[in-house]
Amino acid sequence: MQNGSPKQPKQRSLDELPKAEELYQRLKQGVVELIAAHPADEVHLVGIYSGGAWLAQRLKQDLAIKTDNALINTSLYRDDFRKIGLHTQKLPSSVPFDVTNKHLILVDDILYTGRSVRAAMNELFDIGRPATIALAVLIDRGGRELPVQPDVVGEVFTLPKTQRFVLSQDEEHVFDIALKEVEHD
Ligand SMILES: O=c1cc[nH]c(=O)[nH]1
Repeated sequence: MQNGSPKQPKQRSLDELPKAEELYQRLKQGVVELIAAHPADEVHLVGIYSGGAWLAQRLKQDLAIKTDNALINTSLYRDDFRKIGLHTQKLPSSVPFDVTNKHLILVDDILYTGRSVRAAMNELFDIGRPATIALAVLIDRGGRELPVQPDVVGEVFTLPKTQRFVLSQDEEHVFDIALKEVEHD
């Protein structure tokens, strides 16, 4: 049990930012180990739209993964979707295989409150019963509101509520991370 309200991490500056491609290499190494724990044809990557789906797509290509990826758009499954709105969410979920008895690796760019991960797992369990689900994220930024922890993480880099990471990808699928100042509730 913690006493009092948790202290907010200090404001971060642009020159402290981790390099997205270095984090991606660490994420990739961790995902290789997760995949090796199961028969390759029973493992699927599940990218959380949008940053997680980009990462999952690049992992599939770089690791020559033969099984299909799934894409989960968590907007309708999030408990706070009325607050965050639907405007940033475009593609519908797509799960082109039977998830039952499969080993799923959920991939996301930024792990924050844990609500997107919970929403993604709810959606997956609505359509079947996976054998296992692991979680691989590029950055864990702290600020958890649910008991969710990653199995693989590129880096733990805490941010205050007034800042967000924004992942982008260029035409060559190379990742970059920017910082955005936000108002928090
Ligand atoms: O910092 C954050 C937190 C959640 N999602 C993001 O894309 N960035």
